[in-house]
Amino acid sequence: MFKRLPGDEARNLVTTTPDTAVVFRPAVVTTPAILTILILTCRLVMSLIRNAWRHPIAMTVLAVPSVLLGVYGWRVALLLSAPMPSGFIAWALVDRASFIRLVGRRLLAWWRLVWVYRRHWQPVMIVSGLGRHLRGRDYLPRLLKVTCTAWADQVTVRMLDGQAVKDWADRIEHLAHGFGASSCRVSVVKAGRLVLTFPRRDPLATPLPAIPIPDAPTVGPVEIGVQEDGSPWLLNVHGTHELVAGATGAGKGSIIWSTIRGLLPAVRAGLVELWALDPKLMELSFGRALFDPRYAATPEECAELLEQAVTVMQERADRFGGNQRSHTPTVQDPFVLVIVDEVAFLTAYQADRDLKRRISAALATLTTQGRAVGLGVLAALQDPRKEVMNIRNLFPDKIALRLDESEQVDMVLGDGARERGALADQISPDPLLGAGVGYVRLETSPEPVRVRAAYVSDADIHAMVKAYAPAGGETR
Ligand SMILES: Nc1ncnc2c1ncn2[C@@H]1O[C@H](COP(=O)(O)OP(=O)(O)OP(=O)(O)O)[C@@H](O)[C@H]1O
Repeated sequence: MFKRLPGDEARNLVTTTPDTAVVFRPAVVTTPAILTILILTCRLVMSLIRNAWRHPIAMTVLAVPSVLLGVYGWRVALLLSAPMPSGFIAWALVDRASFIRLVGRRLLAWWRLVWVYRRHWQPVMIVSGLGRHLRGRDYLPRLLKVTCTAWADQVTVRMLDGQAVKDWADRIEHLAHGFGASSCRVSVVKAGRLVLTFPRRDPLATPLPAIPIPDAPTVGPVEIGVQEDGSPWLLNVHGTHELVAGATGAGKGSIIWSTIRGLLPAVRAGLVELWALDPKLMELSFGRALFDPRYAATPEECAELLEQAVTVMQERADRFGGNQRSHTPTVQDPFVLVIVDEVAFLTAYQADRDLKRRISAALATLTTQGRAVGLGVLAALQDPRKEVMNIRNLFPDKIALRLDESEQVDMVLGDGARERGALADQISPDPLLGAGVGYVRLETSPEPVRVRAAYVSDADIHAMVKAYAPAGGETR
């Protein structure tokens, strides 16, 4: 496309006469007017055919009144066309949801296409470096279509030949600011084709109350909150391990407590056991009675409890070996969820070397061998650096809440997560707006999903303890 033509060699010529430029005058070929008119007419007809093919309903709505006006005059056109807008108004009043889905969002998408994306496409592409301006011509990625969901615009784009997804992922800030959005996420549809997601509003801006405790015992997936698209955020706990990373006040507690809440009926049914390690003596101690007698706070107690979990794991592995390859929770062999709040207290910040070694070894054993025999670990930590948490890669599922630094995002969610839009370092520190908001990367997709956990208040925990603690225990 950008091949150098022989005529370009003229650029390399220099004049030997001082102060005199070498000037070449291109030959001007005058196009006959009839040819220009023919070309323009062909283009008009082609665009009418293309629009009729792409938007048959919109074109019919426009064409019918025009034809009526031309053939029968304005009175008949008005009389016959009036039922249409009245029908739309009646539809909007009677069934607003279907009207918005089928008509409203399409109109909005068309408006956003024309007013926002097409209007700014050329400058944004050139300035961001995604398009090229070469010898008076623009080579731009193609804007294929815009669709609107309840909260975001999804813009389908065909990349220029030779571009990579990374070229776009590196420029999400240019794109977001260029099109007046707060952020931009890039996902691949197929070779050469991308979808850019630009939020119009933040559907996670208001805190969610605690999710009701399920009626029936379930070992998961547990409903923790909502995803950005409004669907429930379900977290797998059985058959995996989860690491929740977030700065202080990011809302790690809401994920821990929402998980516990969702598992309580299964705990009562004997299908799940919750083992709690609470070295900070803050978060889990509030509902301590729910875990009795498997609650540990001091580092010694924590090491012992973890080693007990390893013993259960090894006993099950011996029993299951050769008979079954996966675990189904039963009353005899319940699913054991080991919950660790601020795991770094037990590993990186632990002064006693022997305890540190015992705890690290037990955690590594559980996370490498526990899931097949029904033991899972849910660990929370503030600082995801490797020096602090050297076994973070042993957790298959990771959740990044608000983080202090942009480099920490990929440490938690894996390489390239931030480039693809997991801006966990830009989550608001205001608890009302940002606590419990985070990004998860599901095992099945490389695209980070933005989520918000429901807030389990002290009163909710108090009620949970009252209703579900073995001895109807009291909170501290
Ligand atoms: N999901 C949520 N929705 C709204 N607000 C929340 C949510 N989770 C927590 N908060 C608010 O943010 C505050 C801090 O939350 P939390 O203690 O869970 O954070 P944390 O990440 O555990 O912090 P730390 O590591 O310091 O213990 C809470 O007191 C609460 O007011």
